[in-house]
Amino acid sequence: MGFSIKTYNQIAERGLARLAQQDILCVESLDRADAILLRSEKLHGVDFPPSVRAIARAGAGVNNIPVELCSARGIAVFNTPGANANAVKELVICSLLLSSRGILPGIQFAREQAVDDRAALHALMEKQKKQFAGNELFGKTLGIVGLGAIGSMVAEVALGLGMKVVGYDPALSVEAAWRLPNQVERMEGLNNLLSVSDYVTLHVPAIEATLNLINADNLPAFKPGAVLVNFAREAIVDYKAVLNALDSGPIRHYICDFPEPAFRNRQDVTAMPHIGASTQEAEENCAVMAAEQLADYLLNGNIKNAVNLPEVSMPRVPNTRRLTFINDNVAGVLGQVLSVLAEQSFNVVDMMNKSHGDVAYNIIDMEGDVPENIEFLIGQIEHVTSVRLI
Ligand SMILES: NC(=O)C1=CN([C@@H]2O[C@H](COP(=O)(O)OP(=O)(O)OC[C@H]3O[C@@H](n4cnc5c(N)ncnc54)[C@H](O)[C@@H]3O)[C@@H](O)[C@H]2O)C=CC1
Ligand SMILES: O=C(O)C(=O)COP(=O)(O)O
Repeated sequence: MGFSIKTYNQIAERGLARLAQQDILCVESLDRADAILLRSEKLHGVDFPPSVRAIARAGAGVNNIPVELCSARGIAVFNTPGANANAVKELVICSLLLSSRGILPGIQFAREQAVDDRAALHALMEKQKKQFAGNELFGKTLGIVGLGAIGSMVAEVALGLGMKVVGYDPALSVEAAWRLPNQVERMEGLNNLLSVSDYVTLHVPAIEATLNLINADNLPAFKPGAVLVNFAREAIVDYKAVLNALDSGPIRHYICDFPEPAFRNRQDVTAMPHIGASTQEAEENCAVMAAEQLADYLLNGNIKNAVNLPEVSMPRVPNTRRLTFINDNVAGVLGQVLSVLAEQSFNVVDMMNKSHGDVAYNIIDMEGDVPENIEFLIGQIEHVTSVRLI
């Protein structure tokens, strides 16, 4: 029987085509779907039927998915690291410019002048343009909080624009550190970064440690006249504290991708409708990557870019059946599974076992006629949370 996937949100056609090429169906109902492919749809509170074995987020942030619950239920959760980073980077640079020059109010002013006489209109523009003067980015300091896929790309462009770049990322991976331009100055604490930056841009995931990362306690540490840019998530910034800091200092502008009713008609807040990743290129990159990862997991049990499972890939051996299972990472589970297989006289030709935190994942390739009830037998073993015979 083929696999089926329930999709949410606008998933780029190129990604959906990858699924069709592998005979994986996109379906309307979640009831019997094997997997979910989505963007920002919130899945907290959704009752996943037992058929669901994997969820792929065509994008970076997985805070819309109950990852812990998925791990406990043996559901793999994938994302697409870096696939939309360039789109966000471009909009962040645009935001630095929007907050530095009278671009938006200047355009608005020019658009609104109902003067038909060309010479009079030109004279009016020359007379009024002083209202829309600003500052250059060159020579200013950009503080980047979170130096992952997006943060490192923003750093590179900002350096190219002649900015000084300082960064803060206590969880920086070795791989991300290698990607980072070496002119980025590492700050030891968040407040140190805030106190020296003319612009602060946030590129961290929404996790417990980053909720209200920018708040009433550290907003006074910002440089007077600084700009805060948030293309990460709304929950990372206490927006009420930001509005207070805009009213009484020290910051002068907040640019974000997450509008709030309280932002309406404020000239010192520029809020976009969560369009950081909304380019054709990013949407296609994310959809293709998510679809390929999902298909490889469903068809072969291989795992790439899962946020709750280890990276595992094993070539298929002809004339074998593949058993995969997820278990709590406690001693003895693999031994019990192998005993069950030995009792049934199955010859194991290849296997792999890897763990990721509290969860372990296993692939076992076997020769011979493996009956479907092996899934049931293995599923009975304590601490096994999910079994598939592929
Ligand atoms: N507005 C939009 O459309 C988009 C928003 N995003 C948001 O941006 C976030 C970052 O995206 P990527 O750069 O692709 O992710 P990434 O995983 O490559 O980088 C995140 C970085 O944040 C760091 N980090 C974690 N906790 C931290 C803390 N407490 N303080 C400082 N740094 C910390 C990590 O070590 C990592 O280097 C996503 O999680 C998502 O929420 C991502 C893409 C599009
Ligand atoms: O990738 C992310 O984390 C994003 O926020 C992009 O969201 P979207 O796919 O545009 O709904």
